[in-house]
Amino acid sequence: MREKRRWRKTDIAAEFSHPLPWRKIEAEGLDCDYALLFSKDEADRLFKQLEEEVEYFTEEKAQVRVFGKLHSIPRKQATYGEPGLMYSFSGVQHLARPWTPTLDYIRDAVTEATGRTFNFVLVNRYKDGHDHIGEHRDDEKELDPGCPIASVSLGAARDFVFRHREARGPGPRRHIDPVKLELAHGSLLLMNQPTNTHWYHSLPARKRILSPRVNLTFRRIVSQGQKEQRPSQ
Ligand SMILES: O=C(O)CCC(=O)C(=O)O
Ligand SMILES: [Fe+2]
Repeated sequence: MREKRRWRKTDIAAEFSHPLPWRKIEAEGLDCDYALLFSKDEADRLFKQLEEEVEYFTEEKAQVRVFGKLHSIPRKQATYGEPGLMYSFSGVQHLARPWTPTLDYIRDAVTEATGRTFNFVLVNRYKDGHDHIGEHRDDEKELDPGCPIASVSLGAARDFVFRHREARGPGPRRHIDPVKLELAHGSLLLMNQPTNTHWYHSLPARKRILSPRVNLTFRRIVSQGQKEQRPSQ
């Protein structure tokens, strides 16, 4: 008689992991991977659920500090993750709310596709093409430098632009072409090391876009305590 098959963890992982067709995006000091993570139907469902579940910061929290002065930001934001996690960006500290069921589901799908784990997500909601995010690097000291930032996009497709730090502003030191992508509904963009050291990124305004977009950047935060720990020998 044939031996009854026992499921092991590795079988389950193999059963559920669908290798994605990844597109590699490379330039000097830039290393990204791009794939469609969700089908149109699933992305539609997830977008709708997030619209119901995510609680965005209210006015006074939805501000950035530039040279000590507070400004309103041209989008809405929220942070979720493991209990007690704090993250400071743009000069403001944010406490993570506990994962919602949909954020949990998307985080697990990203982990399954990448083999990486994340303990925090920053949610950005762009109500239309007027909302945007200016050039910046995600290089906060709390981020685990060994873990990529995983960016999931839902809703309106938007342009995303990388610019090398030495090729920015008037009279740049070097001429390096920007790297431009369109982030589609249901897509996943992995920003691997050392991208965020050398390249700034932005989501420019696109006034003709009338519909909303929600972006989730999954991150791995190391606590200050963990960072300072020394090996025991
Ligand atoms: O909306 C996006 O695609 C980018 C968001 C972003 O760069 C960030 O949250 O740091
Ligand atoms: Fe960013």
